[in-house]
Amino acid sequence: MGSEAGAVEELIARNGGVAVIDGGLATQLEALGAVFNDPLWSALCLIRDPHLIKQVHLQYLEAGADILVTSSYQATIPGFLSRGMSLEEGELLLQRSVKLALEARDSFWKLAQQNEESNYNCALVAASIGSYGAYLADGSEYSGNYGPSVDLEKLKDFHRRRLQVLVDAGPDLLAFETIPNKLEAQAITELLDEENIQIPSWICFSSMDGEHLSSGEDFKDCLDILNTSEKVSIVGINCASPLIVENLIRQFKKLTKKLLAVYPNSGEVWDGRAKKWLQPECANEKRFDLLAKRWHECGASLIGGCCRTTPSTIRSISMLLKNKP
Ligand SMILES: C[S+](C)CC[C@H](N)C(=O)O
Ligand SMILES: N[C@@H](CCS)C(=O)O
Ligand SMILES: [Zn+2]
Repeated sequence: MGSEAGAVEELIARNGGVAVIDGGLATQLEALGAVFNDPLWSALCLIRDPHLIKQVHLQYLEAGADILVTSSYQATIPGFLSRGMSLEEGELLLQRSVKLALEARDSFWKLAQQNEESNYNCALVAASIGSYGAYLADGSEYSGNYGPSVDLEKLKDFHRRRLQVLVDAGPDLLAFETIPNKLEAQAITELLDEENIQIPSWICFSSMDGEHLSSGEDFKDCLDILNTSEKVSIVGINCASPLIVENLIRQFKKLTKKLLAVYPNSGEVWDGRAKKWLQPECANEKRFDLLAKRWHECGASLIGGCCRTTPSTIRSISMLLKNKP
């Protein structure tokens, strides 16, 4: 049996053709005072400040997000083990990432239902699964350069246990994020089958040039693989510049019939060595929401923001695309 995107499709239909994804999680955690100049990046918060994660989820819900992405992007078992944690402790942290989002969703929805004038939807929770490059913490989720020792089996082994733990924690869907190369897309696609995953997944890619994956490979070859999988319901782009997204949507529309998700960053560029964002190109919130409208018109049905976007970005997208708060 395939992993049908029923709940996602219902949400999109109810909203007149769009679902709003939340914005940068790490970005907003930093805005609330978290500091993570660290190989675990935002996953540090799962250990140190889980209450902040819940607070950020609530802020995005209040801003109008229909889909929350969990705090597990750079939370990996090898990453936690390298900090001296046990396997059990690492798995508990992964479970915690889903639990925090589910709790925020449930409490927000309970209140929203009590307010007759509220226009909110019951949000879905997507468990974030960052690329192998995110775990490497060297910026390679924007290059796809994993080196010669990384093959298909190594990538499957890397993703397997986290995938199992996150699925068991009960999210509504899985969000593979910032995938930079075809090999990793293939590893994920095969793994979803091997593990017989029964919830829908999205696989979103990074791109630097608006034509190719970050690795320089063609999207056609990559989407040919994803199109064979019933487990992959949604494909798209995340954490790329908003200026290149429209072109990518047009390309994807020719290459796949799957639902399209786009949630670009602000246009700033990540310096993996210095661990900071450089050169704002398009930090204008108004511009981002107008671009989002174009993305919707071009065929994207799940739209949100990634790094350096904030609840205010999501509020403006939500208002413009859904014509309600
Ligand atoms: C989405 S990037 C900004 C996350 C951080 C990166 N994987 C690093 O650790 O450098
Ligand atoms: N879900 C992650 C994506 C980083 S590219 C975040 O928003 O922090
Ligand atoms: Zn990002």
